[in-house]
Amino acid sequence: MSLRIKDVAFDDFRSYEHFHLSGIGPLTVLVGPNAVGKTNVVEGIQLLTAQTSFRNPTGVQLVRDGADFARLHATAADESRLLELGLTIEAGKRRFTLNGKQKRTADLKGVIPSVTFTPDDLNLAKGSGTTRRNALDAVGSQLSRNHYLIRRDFDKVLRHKNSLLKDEASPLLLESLNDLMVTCGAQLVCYRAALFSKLAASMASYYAEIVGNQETLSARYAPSWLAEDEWLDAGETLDRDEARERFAAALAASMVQERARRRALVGPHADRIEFFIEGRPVGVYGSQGQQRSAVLAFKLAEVTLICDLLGQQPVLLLDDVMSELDEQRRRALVKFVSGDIQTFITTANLAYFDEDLLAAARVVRLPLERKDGE
Ligand SMILES: Nc1ncnc2c1ncn2[C@@H]1O[C@H](COP(=O)(O)OP(=O)(O)OP(=O)(O)O)[C@@H](O)[C@H]1O
Repeated sequence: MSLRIKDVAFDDFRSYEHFHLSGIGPLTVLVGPNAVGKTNVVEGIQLLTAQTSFRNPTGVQLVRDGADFARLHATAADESRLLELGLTIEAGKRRFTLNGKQKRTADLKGVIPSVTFTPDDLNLAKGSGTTRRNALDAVGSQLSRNHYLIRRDFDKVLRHKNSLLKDEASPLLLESLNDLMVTCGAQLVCYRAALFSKLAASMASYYAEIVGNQETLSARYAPSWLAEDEWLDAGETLDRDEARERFAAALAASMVQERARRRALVGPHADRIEFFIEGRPVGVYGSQGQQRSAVLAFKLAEVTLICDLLGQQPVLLLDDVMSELDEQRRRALVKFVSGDIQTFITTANLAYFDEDLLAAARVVRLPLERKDGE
């Protein structure tokens, strides 16, 4: 059985001086008016589980105005284990603990993963490639600490290279940085390709289910060294030596152009990820409904992949998404939520939920009255 969150508590986090919810079950619906702090709860749980927040806040933003530090805490348990997750945010720094012992972010990856779905995620379909690359790496980071570490290292090397290009550094210096870029970049691309092949297959099958097999979705990935119209084949993974060779060759070939444009053009930061419906890119050609279905399929695939690869179910955090989905997509999501995945849903309006779902849920009204939490 997977670890499940039993209890969460925040002190001086965002709008909360104190927040405590105990006796948490499989499905919790947090309902309340705008700006009451629903998203703050989702964000707190995401920080404790995925060690990141979809809002990309600074440490200062996370600490309640006027307070010196914020403390977040969750208890999770299964039949045999009891885990205490902690996070202190002070002077812009985040310090995580597990069972009272300080831990590095990388060491917590995958302990209790989570999948967050917010209205901003609609950008996965219609936004730039950066959004999709980041989403893929976020999944990979929860599945593997190596994926997390290599992405972090690559970002550092990329920042360094861009600053050298800006300062018109010598070709010799750039070449030595390119070697570093190849070492971590090729590994990152290999991780991505392996992960993507699984995610894409699952996403396609969820998409078919959501739209009643009316049309097909294919998700495609291309490392930056491939030409504009080239993609990896479905299910194709990459051999690390070949990736290194091709990446190094592409870097050498683009050196003149990179120096002229004074920024790094080739590398995992320029990989392409695209979703196609009936062969046409959903971001450009898809209707709003098709884009929403594609994003929903991505999220459901993400949950399934985490279950399959980690053997631990993620916590599902749905922030105000019911109002964004029409009846058909809501039904697909509710069907999924009604399974075994521990889920938190926020909403300003319970009318978006059908009675069966509400009957199975614990409905928590915000602001909390003392009896809700204690
Ligand atoms: N560091 C902070 N200190 C104090 N208050 C904060 C801090 N950060 C955010 N807030 C407050 O939290 C509130 C927003 O909370 P949240 O985003 O959780 O609302 P919500 O219930 O999800 O609202 P909506 O339904 O409109 O999305 C705002 O009033 C905001 O000013």
